[in-house]
Amino acid sequence: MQGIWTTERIRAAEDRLLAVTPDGELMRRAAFGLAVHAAEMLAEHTGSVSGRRVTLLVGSGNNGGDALWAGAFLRRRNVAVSAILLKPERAHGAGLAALKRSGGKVVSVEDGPQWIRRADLVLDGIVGISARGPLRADAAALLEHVSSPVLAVDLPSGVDPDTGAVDGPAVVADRTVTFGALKPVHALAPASCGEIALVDIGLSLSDPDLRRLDTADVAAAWPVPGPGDDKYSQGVVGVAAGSATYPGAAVLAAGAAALATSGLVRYAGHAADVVRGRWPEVVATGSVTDAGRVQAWVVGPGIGTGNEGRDVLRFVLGRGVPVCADADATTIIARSPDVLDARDPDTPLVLTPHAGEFERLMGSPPGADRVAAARSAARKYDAVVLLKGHCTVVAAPDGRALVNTPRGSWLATAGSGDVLSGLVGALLAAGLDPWLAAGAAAHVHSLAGSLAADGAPTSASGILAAVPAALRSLLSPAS
Ligand SMILES: NC(=O)C1=CN([C@@H]2O[C@H](COP(=O)(O)OP(=O)(O)OC[C@H]3O[C@@H](n4cnc5c(N)ncnc54)[C@H](OP(=O)(O)O)[C@@H]3O)[C@@H](O)[C@H]2O)[C@@H](O)CC1
Ligand SMILES: Nc1ncnc2c1ncn2[C@@H]1O[C@H](COP(=O)(O)OP(=O)(O)O)[C@@H](O)[C@H]1O
Ligand SMILES: [K+]
Repeated sequence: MQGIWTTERIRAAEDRLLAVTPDGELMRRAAFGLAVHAAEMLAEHTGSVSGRRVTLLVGSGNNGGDALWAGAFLRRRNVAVSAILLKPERAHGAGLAALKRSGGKVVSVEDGPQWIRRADLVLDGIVGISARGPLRADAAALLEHVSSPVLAVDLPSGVDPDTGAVDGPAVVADRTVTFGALKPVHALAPASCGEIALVDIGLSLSDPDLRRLDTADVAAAWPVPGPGDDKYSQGVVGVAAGSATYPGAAVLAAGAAALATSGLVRYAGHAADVVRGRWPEVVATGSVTDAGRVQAWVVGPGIGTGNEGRDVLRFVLGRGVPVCADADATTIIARSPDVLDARDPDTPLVLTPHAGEFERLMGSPPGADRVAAARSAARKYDAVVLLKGHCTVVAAPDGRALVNTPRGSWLATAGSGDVLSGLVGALLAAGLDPWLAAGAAAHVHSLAGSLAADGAPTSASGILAAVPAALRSLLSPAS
């Protein structure tokens, strides 16, 4: 599991390390790593390093200091370095002196655009972890001239370090080189960061504020049947979804449950015939009341928000097994919170709202800080909340939070969420911790989405069909 720390925690860890490290040492470690990456990018994009041109955008803090020192290191490889100082009187003293000693050129903000336009690579050292609010106008104006590859120092300037929110002009980097540890921006703003590289500067951190599951975590958590298993022992999942008019949600959610784990899926609802026709292995009945025993329920996609949907939701919440409440079920909960009275407080509940459903549940949209939003919904409903979006955030009532960073945006297609809820339900039935179940399902969902799309639009059916390939790549990776 990858750890991610807020800027407040990073700053505290840096202060502890600074106190026992010779002056300037940490910045030089950071800058040396930056220079290595800058040279690598020059070689990748132009075929050479020596004689190439790098322009530094230098703000008034240590982020600018990193860029200036990196410029000095690049001079040793005969790179032509120019530095645009946004606040010359506040530029990092030692970094500026080093750049000048190395033969780097200092140019004014007024002359900046031409140096940006002729650069082979731009280093963004405008702001780092102490950035506050939107980029100031002088910095924003310089960005309009950038057309060459960009390496962001620590984080792309203009993107909020702790939420990944972009409010106004901001750097879009090809690569972001960060120091010591990942910050929330790196998980929450993948499109602004580009490729992310972590340079070790010796920071010591534990107990992350936020996490990201890596492939190995998901593979280790995913249920694999053993010799003693049968179709019941792995957890039976029940799916209460779809309607006679809208059977698609039922087909997608039940199909995802059937493909996610081995074992048995039961379906209950008005789309039983359609589900049976598409998935003969699913045991389908017309009503939740005669569905038989299950170890977890997925409820909501396409059930409608009327009285019947409410009765179905109340019924499954009262079964004493984990429930993934998705789509219409989240709307019913928002409108009639008393349905939750049917729930045994000790049985896990996973809510999977998109932004609109979140607003119904919480009375206001998620806002810029999506991690805080998911955490507060998790506390309010005493449930694991999986907040959908480009980056999916999963928060537990005890405060644990993880982010699933997507591979592109191909999942933004109708019915994609129905596939996700089937995956979550299958993992709940298998007995996974609900926070891990939601996170692992989101991981496999986005992996299946990128395999299905492979660079071109796909559909929810395509994502569903790619679930086995996604799982195969996790569980039996080619050696
Ligand atoms: N500490 C360490 O051990 C190490 C730290 N390291 C590096 O230091 C970085 C953090 O440096 P930092 O704390 O000096 O602040 P940083 O983010 O460069 O600049 C903030 C300054 O910018 C300004 N400003 C603020 N908002 C703005 C806006 N919206 N638009 C425009 N300008 C804005 C504001 O200054 P003002 O102009 O208001 O005086 C503010 O003071 C960190 O990200 C990493 O790169 C590495 O070397 C490893 C060792
Ligand atoms: N821009 C995006 N990038 C990546 N994933 C996205 C994006 N937009 C939506 N998604 C994902 O697609 C799925 C959409 O689910 P949902 O909104 O419930 O759609 P539907 O109701 O049509 O199934 C969610 O898993 C969500 O996280
Ligand atoms: K930066």
